[in-house]
Amino acid sequence: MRLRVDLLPHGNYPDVVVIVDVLRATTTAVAYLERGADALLLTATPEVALALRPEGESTPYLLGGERGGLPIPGFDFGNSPVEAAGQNFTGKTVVMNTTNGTGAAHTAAHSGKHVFLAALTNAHAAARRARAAATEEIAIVCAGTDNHVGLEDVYAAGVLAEYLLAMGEFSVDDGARIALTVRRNGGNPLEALGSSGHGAHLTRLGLSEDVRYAAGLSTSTIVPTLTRDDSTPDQTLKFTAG
Ligand SMILES: O=C(O)[C@H](CS(=O)(=O)O)OP(=O)(O)O
Ligand SMILES: [Mg+2]
Repeated sequence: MRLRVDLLPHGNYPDVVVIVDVLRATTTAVAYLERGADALLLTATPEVALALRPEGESTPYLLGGERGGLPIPGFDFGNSPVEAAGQNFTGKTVVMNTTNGTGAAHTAAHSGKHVFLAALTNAHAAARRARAAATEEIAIVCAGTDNHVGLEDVYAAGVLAEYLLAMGEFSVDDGARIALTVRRNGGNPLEALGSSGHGAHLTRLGLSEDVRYAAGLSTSTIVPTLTRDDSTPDQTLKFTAG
């Protein structure tokens, strides 16, 4: 079994793909499902999200997402796991569009057989699901920030790699070796996230509680899982709780 870590999304994934965007899309996705959402629809663009809810029409959709870290006009929520964790989404489908994480999921879905969303908050459960589904390769894919490597994602990839290596034999690539080194030398999760460029950016925006929330290690057993069915709207990916 191969274990690969892509420090940025590259595509060409033959088997299992685990998308990591700790700050904040995948952490927030886990929180929506944890708080009862039926499903998440990750859209290709904000416009696709807005079109799912034409003005004056009643739909089961709530919209969450950001640009520049701040809520998108016309959306109900930003991209905040703390905001998500304070709501009840029972009976709702949350439509998400974010700068990095939702695009990474679309890249993964082009080829991956099984696609999961992982954060620090669900790391152990995500590693277990990935191991159970994989037949040849697990690719942990860091979303990064605006096509630049993000320390927070590489650290979380190292946490996932540690869990996986404790579950069995893998041949690992240099991306996995880098992630493991970052994990082993990066301090505790809050120190690692707090020292990342994006963690500092969110703190400057007054969103340090999101950084603290995202540093919670394996606090959830929910694993957002790509669910391919005919009812999924065009240019969206449906994730349900696994
Ligand atoms: O909301 C976030 O944390 C980022 C957006 S930005 O880098 O602050 O513009 O989005 P994500 O897709 O969750 O990385
Ligand atoms: Mg991010």
